[in-house]
Order: sequence, then structure tokens, then C-alpha cells
Amino acid sequence: MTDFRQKALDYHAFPKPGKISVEISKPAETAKDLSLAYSPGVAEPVREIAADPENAYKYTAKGNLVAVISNGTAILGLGNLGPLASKPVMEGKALLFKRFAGLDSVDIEVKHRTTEEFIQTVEAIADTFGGINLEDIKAPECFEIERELIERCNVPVFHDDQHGTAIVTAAGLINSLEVQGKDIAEARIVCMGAGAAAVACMELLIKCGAQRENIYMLDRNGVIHTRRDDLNEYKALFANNTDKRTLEDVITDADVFVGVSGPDVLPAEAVKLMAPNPVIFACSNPDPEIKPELAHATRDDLVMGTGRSDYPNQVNNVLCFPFIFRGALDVRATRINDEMKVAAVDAIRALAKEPVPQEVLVASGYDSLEFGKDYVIPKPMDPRLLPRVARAVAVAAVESGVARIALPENYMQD
Ligand SMILES: NC(=O)C1=CN([C@@H]2O[C@H](COP(=O)(O)OP(=O)(O)OC[C@H]3O[C@@H](n4cnc5c(N)ncnc54)[C@H](OP(=O)(O)O)[C@@H]3O)[C@@H](O)[C@H]2O)C=CC1
Ligand SMILES: CC(=O)C(=O)O
Ligand SMILES: [Mg+2]
Repeated sequence: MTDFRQKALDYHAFPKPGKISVEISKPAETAKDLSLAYSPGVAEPVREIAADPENAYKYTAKGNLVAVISNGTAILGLGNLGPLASKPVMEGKALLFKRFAGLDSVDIEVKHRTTEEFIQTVEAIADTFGGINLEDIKAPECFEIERELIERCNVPVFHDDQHGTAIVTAAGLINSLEVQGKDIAEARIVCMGAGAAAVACMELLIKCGAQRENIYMLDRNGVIHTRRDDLNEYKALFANNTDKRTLEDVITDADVFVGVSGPDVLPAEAVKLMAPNPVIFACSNPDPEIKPELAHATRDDLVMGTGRSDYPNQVNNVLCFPFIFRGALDVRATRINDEMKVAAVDAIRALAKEPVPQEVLVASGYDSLEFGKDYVIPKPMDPRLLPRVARAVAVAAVESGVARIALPENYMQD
């Protein structure tokens, strides 16, 4: 067993199995305390909530509580390993919600037979939470699941692998293109993968200025083109009318490679074929589409990002989901709409251009960091992400009419 593997297993096993726990937030020492916390006192908020469900935000933890829900069908890039095996990742997301945004979070792994059964399970428990973060649910089912749950639930529902990934990818990519002196409207983009993350990333890039016809998407069967008869409706949106069939065909002169597929699918020979000053985001976790060492050894003019914490430019939805939920919950948004997503992109992008505080340098192991090839996107442990991104999202929610309460005091000042 490698040293790192053992360290990772020990981290999860000791001193107590798992990564999250529940703590109580009110005194519960005396009979007097218990008479308030439990019987008879608890009956009072029960009556208040029965009279008006909004009172759940006043008298329970609902407003600060996010459910992280998975069925384990697309656990990182490891594939469909089932609900229980997804639990460490879901606990990990809960850890990140708490660590970065102070949000309480519980992981829920759902075993189900049909897509409708999954939807009904989540719908049935949704009112318990302030928001629902769907995680690691494979395409194409994830699209129907999210669409249905948004319609059926009274709280925001957000599939992190779609939109969290898209927001961070868009922020990082727009900055990278700026560093490389390129215009997103003209960039030729290759997207390896045609699932949850891929479809959402490319749709958001189009909203940010990319041209649909400049995007070449690939799945396990190669380039997605109009003559294929095996495409689901989501892949079909990216079918190019082209004779190009292979990665080699589409990567030639491409400005951007976005990998949201699986490990080691981008060979060095393909990297050599890209246009001058390319951008490669190899976002598959835990193992990227190409190892940064290999990509950098192949050419020296690229901006390289991965989904991992141990290389520069971590393009990972951790930069988004804690903060977008913080902003959404703080104004009790009914949904997380495009305006809020674009506001998050802009806030994340802008932060990368500011001087990096010493505490961030120390936490990320750098002597200095400056906007450029090795720093196109903020570090997850940057404490400015929380106020900046959450505020931008909350303001966008208010302005786009999905907030149910006014902007809180602490969001008022610029
Ligand atoms: N860095 C980040 O923040 C994030 C990274 N990701 C990564 O993106 C990847 C996909 O996740 P997600 O979209 O949720 O999963 P999905 O199961 O929804 O989609 C996976 C897609 O990848 C394609 N794919 C898998 N292996 C290959 C391969 N060898 N060659 C070409 N295409 C391949 C599949 O092709 P087909 O349709 O033919 O089966 C499918 O289109 C994972 O590796 C995940 O770790 C995801 C979210 C966030
Ligand atoms: C980061 C993440 O959500 C994933 O790889 O699935
Ligand atoms: Mg995920």
C-alpha cells in the first residue's frame, strides 16, 4: 500500500470514523433546559410551524442546513459504484460546506430502482432542508432529476457537478484566455466528456460568449456529430455538422481542452497539436485527463488546471458550491437561477486578479501568487471567497426576483 493511500485511509478512519458529526446548539444540561428543548417547550414551535411553514426558518436549523444527496452513479471519475461507496465524497462535501461557508450539511445516499423513485424520495424530504445539493449523479438521468426537483421543491435544488463545475470552469477559463491573449468568442474548444459536467460547462461557456459551433464534444464513441444516431437529447445539442471524428481531428489547432471524463484520455501527442498558447483543464477526479507533468513536458506555452488540490489552478466546484448556497440561503432564494450563476462566475474571476493574502499563501504552500499562468483562479482556502461570492449571488437573487427576504445587513456594504 502506498504511503499516500494509507494516509488517506487513516485520515478517514481515525480518531473517529468519518468526517462530520452533529453538535447541539442550545443548553441541554438541566431539567429546565430539557423542558424547553423537548417536552413540553418544543410544542410551542411545533404549533408555530404548523400555523405557518415559514416559521421553520425561525425555530429550527432548516435555514442553515443543506442536504448533500447522491445515488452514487458517477462518483467523481470513478464511475457507478453505488450509493454507499459515495458516502466519503458526500461527507467531504458536507465538510466543505461547513469549513468554507458555515453551513450545516448532512449526506444522504439513496438506493433506488427508477429515476422517479429517486425524485420522489428527495421531494419527500426536501422541506427538512434550506437547500438540496445533488452530487455525483450520472447523465443523462441527472438532467431530469434536477429539472423535476426544481419544479417540485420549495427550496433551491442545485446539481453541483453540473453548475458548480460550470461556474468554476467558466471563471477559470475566461481568466486563462485573458492570460493567453485570446477571445472566448473565437476560441475553439474541445470538451472530453458529454455528461453532467460537460453539458453544463459548455452551456455556461456559451452564455459567457463561446460559440456553440466552435465547441467539439466527445464521449466514449468519439466526436459528437450530426450523423450519429446514438445521441441522447443533451448530447444532441452539441452535435457538430463536421467530418471530424477523432480527438486528433478536433484537437488540432484547438485553443482549449476541457476534460470532464476520465483519467489519462489526453495523450501528449494530442497536446502537441493544439494552437499556440492553449488552455488545458483536465478536471477529472481523482486522476486528470493528462498529468500536469506530462502536459508541461510536452509544451511550455500552456495554462494547465486540474480538479486536484495538489497542483496549481484547482478547477473544482469547491470554489462555488459552499458560497452559492450561502448566498442563496441568506436571502431564502426559491431557486438558483442563471443570474446568480453568472454573478458567481464574475466574483470568482475578479478575486483571482487581486493580491493574495499571506494566510492564503501559507495555507496553499506558496511564497507568492500573482494572476498569470499558474494562478488563474482563487485558492479554495481564500477567506474572501465567502463574502464576495455569497454577496454577489445574494444580490443577483434579489435583483432577479427569486429572493424571499431582503438582503441581510452583512451583505449591505460593498
Ligand atoms: N473538477 C471538478 O470540479 C469536477 C470534475 N468532474 C469530473 O468530470 C468527470 C465526469 O463527471 P460527470 O459529468 O459528473 O459524470 P457523467 O457520468 O455524467 O459523465 C461522464 C462523461 O464522461 C464520458 N467519459 C468517461 N470516460 C470517458 C473516456 N475514457 N473517453 C471519453 N469520454 C469518457 C462519458 O462518456 P459516455 O457518455 O460515452 O458514457 C460521459 O459522457 C469525472 O471525472 C469527475 O470527476 C465532475 C464534476 C466536478
Ligand atoms: C469535484 C467533483 O464534484 C467531482 O469530481 O465529481
Ligand atoms: Mg461531484
